[in-house]
Amino acid sequence: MTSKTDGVYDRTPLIAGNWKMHMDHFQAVSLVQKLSWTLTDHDHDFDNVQVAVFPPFTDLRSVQTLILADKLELTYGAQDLSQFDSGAYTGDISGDFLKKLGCTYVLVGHSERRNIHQESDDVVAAKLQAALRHDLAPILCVGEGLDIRQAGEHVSFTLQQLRAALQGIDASVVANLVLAYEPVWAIGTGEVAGPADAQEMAAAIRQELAELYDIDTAQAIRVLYGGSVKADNVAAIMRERDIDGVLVGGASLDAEEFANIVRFEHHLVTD
Ligand SMILES: O=C[C@H](O)COP(=O)(O)O
Repeated sequence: MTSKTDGVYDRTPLIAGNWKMHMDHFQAVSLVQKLSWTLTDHDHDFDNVQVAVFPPFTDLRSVQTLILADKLELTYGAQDLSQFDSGAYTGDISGDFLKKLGCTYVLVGHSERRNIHQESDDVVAAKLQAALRHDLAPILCVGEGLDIRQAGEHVSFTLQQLRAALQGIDASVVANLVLAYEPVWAIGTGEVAGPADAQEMAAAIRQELAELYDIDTAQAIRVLYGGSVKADNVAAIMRERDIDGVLVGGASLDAEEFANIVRFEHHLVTD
């Protein structure tokens, strides 16, 4: 969500927790309840910093029911979707089904999908189109591996992934997109790209969006960083001007830790 006042863009931060293949639907309910209680105890303002969780598909109905019943301000999304809307695609999940489960967001092109499931740039592009077709806000993940980083080709590689995914995406819908820069070498490893590295890539992404679309579109789109984010490093990352949030893996499975990441502004004041 972005507003513009007197030429200044105000992008609402988004803190997203990707649970990956952790938490069954019983554990999901307990984690969402605990997260919500913790944030409520701290008077968290969800309009100021948005919070989204990404449980496994099998948890989504339970999470939806809890959020609706208790009128929680958390949002949620899925970790993947099919590029197809329906048909003989065993094991796949349609964006239509996710929309009916109340998902706001869907991750597209996460490196674990690209690397473990061999999702090509063309498949990622088709999934992005499917998400937009079903009125889901895609969080498009891009980022380089260690060999590419060491060769100094991380910016060109990541921008190429971005261009490939955005082929055929019209300016009228692209503002619904969220981008996540996740250097693969920093995922689940404890290695965090430095805030300056995250900023370098976020600025390059915004510049590329300005060239593909226009300045207003580029400034409206939120860019997240992901890779070993924790409560003790989030504030430094969030200080960077082109970073609008974080996509958190492991640390989102602990309600206290994730709530502390959500409350990064508190660390900004007290650091
Ligand atoms: O989707 C989240 C990212 O893959 C980061 O995971 P991580 O925080 O466990 O490094």
